Amino acid sequence: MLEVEGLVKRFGGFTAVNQVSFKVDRGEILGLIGPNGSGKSTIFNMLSGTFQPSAGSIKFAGAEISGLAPHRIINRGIGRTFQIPRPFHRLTMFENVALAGYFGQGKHSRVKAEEAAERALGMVGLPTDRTAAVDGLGAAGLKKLELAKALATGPKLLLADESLGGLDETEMDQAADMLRKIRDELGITIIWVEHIMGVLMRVVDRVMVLDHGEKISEGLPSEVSNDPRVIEVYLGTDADATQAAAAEARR
Ligand SMILES: Nc1ncnc2c1ncn2[C@@H]1O[C@H](COP(=O)(O)OP(=O)(O)OP(=O)(O)O)[C@@H](O)[C@H]1O
Repeated sequence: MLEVEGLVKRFGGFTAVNQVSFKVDRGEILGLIGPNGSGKSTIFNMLSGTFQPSAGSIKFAGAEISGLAPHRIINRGIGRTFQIPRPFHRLTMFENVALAGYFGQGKHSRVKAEEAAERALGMVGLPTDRTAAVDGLGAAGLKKLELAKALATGPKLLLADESLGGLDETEMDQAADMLRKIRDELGITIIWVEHIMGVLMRVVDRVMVLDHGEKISEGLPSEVSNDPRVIEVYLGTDADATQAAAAEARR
């Protein structure tokens, strides 16, 4: 579904992403992990059209999309969430999601956008009535709203920049289960950036690890969490708990 080849992003003389290649199969959940500043968001920004790659190719459903504008990429079926939700507070929840559907689906049909909003809000477990306000939503609710906005754009591939920090353990588990449900019930392929390894390893099919803009490891959760280089640059003292989560997921 997605084929990335030799992706590079330079900011002036600094190379944030260096010759990264990877593939994502239809229906897969790929975890994208690595230390702060390793290039995860920069890759998301290139996949979603926010940044133009300095070099490399991004093929989605067989077509080159590298360098296309963000709205064209959304219309082709790549949706994304942002780490920090920024909804329009003067609009209701329903209006926020319908607006995303209206522009994201590219058909500009109010009826279709409203239908998409209702489905997306229902999917993430938020009220589907048209009057519920955004204010009053806690951290977990705002993340659900962010997800509903992305779903309303009708993605085939979802780039989930989740950052579950700030949620309690039950909320984290629910958010992770939600991604799996989105894949299982809607058939949406997912790339998930997340720092909380115990939750991520339980849900993803495969993991790719970045360090200083380069891919240093890729494989099953059980393989990656036992990779000495990944333990050295990223997992550190979390290695044991991460390996346990990966082993549990395997069972
Ligand atoms: N617009 C920009 N201009 C200059 N440098 C940038 C820009 N965006 C990102 N960078 C740099 O590129 C590197 C990769 O950043 P990026 O945000 O992709 O890392 P990340 O892995 O997503 O980190 P985090 O886990 O903290 O979100 C960092 O050194 C960052 O400072």
